[in-house]
This record gives sequence, structure tokens and C-alpha cells, in this order.
Amino acid sequence: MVVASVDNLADERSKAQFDVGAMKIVWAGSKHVFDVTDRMARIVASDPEFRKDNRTTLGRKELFKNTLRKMAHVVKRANELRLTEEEASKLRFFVDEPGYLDLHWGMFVPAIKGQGTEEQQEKWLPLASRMEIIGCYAQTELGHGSNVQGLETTATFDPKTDEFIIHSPSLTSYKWWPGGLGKVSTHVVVYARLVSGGQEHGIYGFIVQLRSLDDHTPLPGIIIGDIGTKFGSGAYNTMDNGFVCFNRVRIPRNHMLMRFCQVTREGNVCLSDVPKQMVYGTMVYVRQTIVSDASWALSRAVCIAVRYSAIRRQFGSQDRGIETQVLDYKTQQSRLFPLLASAYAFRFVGEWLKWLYADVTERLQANDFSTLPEAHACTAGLKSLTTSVTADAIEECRKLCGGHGYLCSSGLPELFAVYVPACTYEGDNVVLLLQVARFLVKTVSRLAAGKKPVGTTTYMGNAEHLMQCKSSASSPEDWLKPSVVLEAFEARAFRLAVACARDISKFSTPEAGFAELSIDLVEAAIAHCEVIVVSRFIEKVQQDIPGDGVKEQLQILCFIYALHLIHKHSGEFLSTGCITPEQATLANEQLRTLYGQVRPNAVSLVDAFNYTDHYLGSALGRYDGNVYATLYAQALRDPLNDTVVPDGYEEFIRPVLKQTMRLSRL
Ligand SMILES: CC/C=C\C/C=C\C/C=C\C/C=C\C=C\C(=O)SCCNC(=O)CCNC(=O)[C@H](O)C(C)(C)COP(=O)(O)OP(=O)(O)OC[C@H]1O[C@@H](n2cnc3c(N)ncnc32)[C@H](O)[C@@H]1OP(=O)(O)O
Ligand SMILES: Cc1cc2nc3c(=O)[nH]c(=O)nc-3n(C[C@H](O)[C@H](O)[C@H](O)COP(=O)(O)OP(=O)(O)OC[C@H]3O[C@@H](n4cnc5c(N)ncnc54)[C@H](O)[C@@H]3O)c2cc1C
Repeated sequence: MVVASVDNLADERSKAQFDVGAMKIVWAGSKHVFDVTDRMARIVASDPEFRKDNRTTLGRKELFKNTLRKMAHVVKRANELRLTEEEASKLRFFVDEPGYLDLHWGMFVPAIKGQGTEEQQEKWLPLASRMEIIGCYAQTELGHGSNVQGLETTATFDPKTDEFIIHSPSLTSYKWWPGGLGKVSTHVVVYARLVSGGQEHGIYGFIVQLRSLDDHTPLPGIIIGDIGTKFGSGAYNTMDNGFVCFNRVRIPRNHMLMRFCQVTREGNVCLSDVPKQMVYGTMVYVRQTIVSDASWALSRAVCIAVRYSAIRRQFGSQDRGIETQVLDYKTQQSRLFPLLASAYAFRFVGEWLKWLYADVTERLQANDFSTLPEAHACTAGLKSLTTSVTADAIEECRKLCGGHGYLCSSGLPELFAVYVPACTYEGDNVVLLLQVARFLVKTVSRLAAGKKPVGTTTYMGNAEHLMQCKSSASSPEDWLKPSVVLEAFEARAFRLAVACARDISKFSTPEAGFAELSIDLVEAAIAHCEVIVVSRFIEKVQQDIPGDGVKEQLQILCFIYALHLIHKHSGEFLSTGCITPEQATLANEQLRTLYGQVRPNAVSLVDAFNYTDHYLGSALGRYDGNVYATLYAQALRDPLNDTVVPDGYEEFIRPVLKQTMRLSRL
């Protein structure tokens, strides 16, 4: 059945004022990436083994087994098709089901690459890449996650046998949460306190075999299992997040990842001449990938909400004629278009962060550690900002879809449930923002000592101007000037950071000041991260961008992104004196105009994400707009509709009805 709603999307597409094909390439990053992504997405979408529309109706055991089947199929297809690493990772991405492969490829392999010596890499990486072993990453414990220095698991060197003894001294030291650990992984990189010669030497990674490669049973001394069902139906329950207790498990000395710290045969601990934070390198790597992933999750939710808002009609008609598309309501636009703009903003800042990470890695390899603090602050801050915004945005998109957004067939509840832990894993978002704040306060105090700031804090070098400047915006159009927008963002961030640094100095110790002012510090950190995102977006739209109208659309989105933040944080922009109330009103006026400009292009701007219906997994977000027929078909497929009269009628409905009848006769 094709209903009138389908025409709505065709109409919308005909209104586009830009070359959608060219925008697809901009979104993907390059023609090559577009081609690979498109091909992998289609392979997944056309393979019935990768069906996912039944996920929310399966029980945990069935769901997990289903994931195991899919993971095995991924490995099989990747081998059959001889996929490159880039292609295989896209294939896994579009399968869109959290599973042990994510941790194997996303953390176990990177941990060995980043923390292992060349010899260790030569030994372990081929085994891992042929999947002769399956690995995961166990850092978090039942009692400690954020505080890595507080981990309790010990790795004690025994010089008699040339082994480490991995031990969990208490219940709170049990590793708890690692994905892939509960039921699948054969090996793990465990983070533990290194003890040698009776002394502690800090936290390091150790490769431990967990399960027999013959029959998968846990090795002696290992108690292991799944930590239980998690939030939401389907969602992250496809993953076997696990616990493990080590009871004096012995591993060879060379299973300690020794790139940055070596333990000799005699038990001497030799630290390389590198900062000890290098041992946190895997987290920095993964945080950087999470920023890119945020734009995918956000754009997916936005794609569903935009298409559905073009289909959905409410009110506005006379004589029962055609009603208004909800996308035409300004309130809908003001909630939705900033999220659309944020998706593009996060895509570009994610690409930039990838570049930054590659640049820092190259420097580290050449023993230049000068950019490590900046890399840590950027990855931590942007991970925090983008995941918090994305999690909230998915929920907002659900509400933007009205009642139907609450149905699992909208795809949004599951997307939210899968996504929201991103605010916690790889570092709780508040904890990470406090790391950024620490970096900012240090930068401000270095400024006072005459040191020139570099990298993303370069703007702080313009200290005098930023402390005094008053915005020159005197018309709504002035808010379309990159220099006006940037100045406001930089001044707000700088003034907030300076105020924190100044106030901290009033306390008896910096630590006491930092603790007491942590709420302000988090706000200063967010303001700094927003400077990074806004300036990267502005930089992007100032480049040559091929394709009719593409650059113009991106400029509109860029200003929507910036101006909606001015509106959202108007309290801070005003209280720091960066803008006046009149200028805030002008910015809002411009924002409203921009919403009008994006409106005819909205559907095409989400088409540019090039998502398949399989990946979207949403009756509301379908490319063809056939929403109502799909909702109906999916409702009919619900297990509850397997029978007309429900199971339980005889036991529980009939007796109630009978009792009611008896009562009514009394
Ligand atoms: C699966 C992967 C595939 C794809 C990714 C996509 C999606 C993910 C999918 C699912 C999730 C799957 C896996 C999830 C895994 C995990 O969650 S693993 C566990 C992650 N755990 C954390 O992130 C813990 C967070 N805590 C910390 O990082 C640290 O403890 C800390 C909060 C940073 C504090 O560290 P510490 O106690 O040492 O610190 P400070 O005294 O505050 O700092 C000392 C100095 O060190 C600097 N520092 C800290 N961290 C780093 C770093 N990473 N790099 C560089 N420098 C660092 C800090 O700034 C201080 O510097 P100073 O001010 O100059 O002294
Ligand atoms: C789905 C999922 C997958 C995961 N996968 C893995 C994995 O594969 N491997 C692994 O090792 N771990 C994994 N984790 C664990 C994850 O890394 C931790 O949960 C995370 O680091 C947060 O630590 P926590 O749970 O100890 O939170 P806590 O630190 O206990 O946080 C609780 C609250 O305290 C606040 N808080 C904590 N410290 C401070 C502070 N200094 N100042 C202010 N507020 C503070 C936080 O903001 C938060 O509100 C996973 C977690 C989840 C949810």
C-alpha cells in the first residue's frame, strides 16, 4: 500500500537547493570513503543474516546467541570478500549490533599496538588479526572505574618462576564491565598495579588468557561471567559485559605490555623516558573514535526525525483539507535544526580530531611529547561534549516524533539505550570535563608567566583583547560574520577560564579551590570545547567546497550551530559581558531566519548521510516515507499479535470477567 505521505518526501527532495550527491561526499570525507561506506552499507542491508528488526522482542539468551551468529557471519563475509581492514570495520559498523568484535578490534588490538613492544606486537597481533584469539580490555573494577590510580588488581612479579601473579584481592577488585569478557573472549588486556621487589610501580596492562582454546572453559584461578541485563530492550544487551576474578593466576613475564616500562628477569623496573600517562594511550585513541561515532548516532536520529516531521501533518487545515507538516512549525524547527547542524558540526570536528590524533601519534613516535596534554584535553573534552549532546538529542528526536517515537519500531528507543552509556564509558563525561578544566587553568597560569599558548588554546594568547572586547554586532546579519561569532565564543570561554583560575587562587590550596569550584570549571571546559567545534566548523565552511549550493548550506548550518549555542548559554554570554541583551535578541532573530533557509533543504540534508533503511532501522525514517503502512505491518508482526486471543485469557482474563459478571448480578 502506498499512501499520500510518500509523496511528501519526493516533494521535499524536489525543493533542495544544493547538489545532494556532492554533499554526500563532503559528509563521508572523500569519494573513496563514500564508495567504501556505501558498498559496505549495501552488503549488510541486503543480507538477511543481518536482519535486526526482531531485536527488541528477543529474550537475553536468544538475543546474545543471535549476536554470536551475526559476528560469525561478519567474520565469514569479511574473509570471503577479502575485505581490507577499512572495509571490514565499516561492515561491522553497519551490522549495527554491539558485540565482542567491537572490543577485540576497538580496544584489545589497539592496546597491544599502543602499549606492546615490537616483539610483543609481532607475537600477538597476527593471532588477533586472524582471530585465533579473541580479546577484550579490562580496566574497570566493581569498586573503581573513573579513578584508574585506585584500581586494586595486582600483578606481582615472582622472580623465582619469571612470572607475574595476577590477583583480585577483594570483591571490589573484580573486573566489572568489560565488553566481550563475560562469555566470549579468550584473552584480555588487564590493567593492574605492578608490584615488584615488594614495591608498587603504577598501573600497567597485562595479557591474560581467560579461557581454554579447546573447549572455552575458564582457565584455573579464573571466575568469570556476565554482569547482567542492561538498560533498554535489545540495545546493549547483545554485548556480554562481564566480570572476572583472578585467584593468583600466573602469566609469563613477557605478557606484561612493556613498551613504556620493562620488568627485567631480576624484577628490576625500568621506566622508559616517556610520560607515565602514555599508559593511558588506548583511552585517548578510543575517545577520539567516539567523537566520530557521535556524529553517526546523532545524524541517524536526526534523519529519522526530519523525514518523519515532513510526513507528519497536524492542524492548520480548514474543512478537513490538507494539514500542516509538523516540520513547518517554528518550534519543531527550533528543536530539530540545531541538532541537524550539530550532526554536521560533530562530523567535521571528528575528522579534525582524527587528524590531530594522527599528528600527535607521529610526534610521540619521534619522542616529542609536547602535544600530549593538548591531545588528552581535546579527546576528553570533545568526547564528553559530543556524547552528552548526542544522547540528549536522540531523546529529543524521540519526542519530536510524538507518540510514534515511543514505539520500538521508530528505532529511537533502542538507539537511545545503545547510545546513552557513551556518556559513561571511556571516561564519565563530568570526570573528563574536569580534566579539560585542569588543562585550562594550567594554561591560564602559564599565560600569567608569559608563556604563549599553542594548539586549541592559541586564542587565549589574545588575552587583553578577549578580556575587554565588546561584540560589534548591531544587526541580525552581523551574526553571520565569522569574526563576530568567534570573538564572542572565545571571549566567553576565556573569561570563564580566567575567573576560575582567579577564584581558585583564593583558596588555601589549589586542590581545595578546584574541588569547590568544580561546577564552574565544568562550564568553562564546555565553553572551551565549543570554541573548538565552532572554529573547526567555520574553518570548514571557509574552504573550497565543490558542488552546487553545498557550501551555502554548510554555512547556514554552521551559523545555526553557533547561534543556537549563544541562545542556549545566553546566561554565560551575558554575565561575562561578551554580548548585550540586545545583541542576544539580534542573534535569535538571525537564527529564526536561518531556520527558514534550512527548511526547504532539510530532507535533502539528511539524505546526504546516505543511510540505508536497514541502518536506520526505523518505520518513521524510511527513505520512501511510507510510514503508516510500515508501522501497521510492524505492529502486526509483534509477538503479541501472533494470536488474536492472547495467551493467558483462560487463566487470567476469563476469571476476572466472570467475577465482574457475578458482582454485577448482586
Ligand atoms: C570498543 C571500541 C571501539 C570503538 C569505540 C566506539 C564505541 C565504544 C563502544 C563501546 C564501549 C566499549 C568500551 C568501553 C571501554 C571502557 O570504558 S575502558 C575504561 C575507560 N576508563 C576510563 O576512561 C577511566 C577514566 N579515568 C581516567 O582516564 C583517569 O583516571 C583520569 C580521570 C584522567 C585521572 O587520571 P589520574 O588519576 O592519573 O590523574 P590526574 O592526577 O588527574 O592526572 C595526572 C596527569 O595526567 C594527565 N592525564 C590524565 N589522563 C591522561 C591521558 N589519557 N593522556 C595524557 N595525559 C593524561 C592529566 O592531565 C594530569 O596532567 P597534569 O595536570 O599535567 O599533571
Ligand atoms: C556499556 C558500558 C561498557 C563498558 N565497557 C568497558 C570495557 O570494555 N572495559 C572497561 O574496562 N570498562 C568498561 N566500562 C566501564 C566504564 O569505563 C566506567 O563505567 C566509566 O569509566 C565510569 O566509571 P565508574 O563506573 O566508576 O563511574 P563513577 O566514577 O563511579 O561515577 C559515578 C558518578 O560519580 C561522579 N564522579 C566520579 N568521580 C568524580 C570526580 N572526581 N569529580 C566529580 N564527580 C565524579 C561521576 O560524574 C558520576 O556521576 C563500560 C561501561 C559501560 C556502561
